[in-house]
Amino acid sequence: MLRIAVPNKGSLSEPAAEMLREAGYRVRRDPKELVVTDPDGDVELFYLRPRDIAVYVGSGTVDAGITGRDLLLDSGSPAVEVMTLGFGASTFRYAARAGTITTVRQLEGLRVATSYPGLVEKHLADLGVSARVVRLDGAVETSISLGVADAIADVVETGTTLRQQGLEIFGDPILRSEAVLVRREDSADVAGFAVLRRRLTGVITARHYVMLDYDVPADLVEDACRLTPGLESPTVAPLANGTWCAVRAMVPRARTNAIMDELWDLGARAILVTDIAACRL
Ligand SMILES: Nc1ncnc2c1ncn2[C@@H]1O[C@H](COP(=O)(O)OP(=O)(O)OP(=O)(O)O)[C@@H](O)[C@H]1O
Ligand SMILES: O=P(O)(O)OC[C@H]1O[C@H](OP(=O)(O)OP(=O)(O)O)[C@H](O)[C@@H]1O
Ligand SMILES: [Mg+2]
Repeated sequence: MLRIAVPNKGSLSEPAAEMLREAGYRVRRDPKELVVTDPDGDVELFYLRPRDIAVYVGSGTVDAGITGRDLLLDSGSPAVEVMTLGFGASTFRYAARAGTITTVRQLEGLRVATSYPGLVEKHLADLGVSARVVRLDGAVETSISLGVADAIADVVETGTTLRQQGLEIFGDPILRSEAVLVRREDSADVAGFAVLRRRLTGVITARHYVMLDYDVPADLVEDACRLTPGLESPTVAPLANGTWCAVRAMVPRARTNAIMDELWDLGARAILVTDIAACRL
């Protein structure tokens, strides 16, 4: 049975559970459940703190995990990213009181508060800046006004928390993060891992694409197929009337309406869009 570590709390936990559910796995119903066995899916889910997941995966006690890239790199654990999962996006950035510090170089000799000391120490060392990293568990933005740090390095999503504290970002982003599937660096092929990966890829594809069906006069099929090339090649079938064809192709969800307008202008009719519930490509 494949052992998978999943976030039990925080920003990643709901979307991770939703993704596993869509991938057909049995997920927990009660937030107090810490281990869930899914005999049909042949997996065991371990609900762990997102920060700890890379550690468990790296130690080999679980076979795979869902965590944030920032948490993975901060842990320094021998686990590697296998695929991105399309949620939990954030940037990791330096910030300070508006107008005080404007470059990373200026951190020399100063104090930087963060919940990600591994990431920050490495970043500063790579730039040859020697600053004192103050490790805090959370609410890092308050550390400057409380006098324990001169700058912070933290997750920024909308920037609201920074603004509320009168802080401003400076320097380039340290990292762009999102939720990732991880496994141990040197792990041999574990039974079931390829299935997990295929299922998650199926969920991502089903979310990103819709199925488009339409009818088009036979002499316009080539032009229509240029608008909807599908992932490999669209399915084209003759209609019973002999002069029109039915075309079926996957199109990116975000472009659905633009493509429908273009098809309509070309002369296509009966244009239908359907959600893809699941897929293996
Ligand atoms: N707005 C956000 N705040 C915090 N983390 C976020 C946010 N958006 C995405 N993430 C990602 O979630 C992961 C952090 O997980 P963590 O469990 O610490 O989340 P959290 O929302 O901060 O939870 P907690 O309630 O424990 O503070 C990181 O990979 C981080 O990049
Ligand atoms: O840019 P924003 O959209 O404001 O989001 C980023 C904030 O959210 C997180 O804090 P969280 O709520 O997890 O609290 P914590 O600091 O206690 O972890 C993160 O640490 C930032 O403080
Ligand atoms: Mg947090």
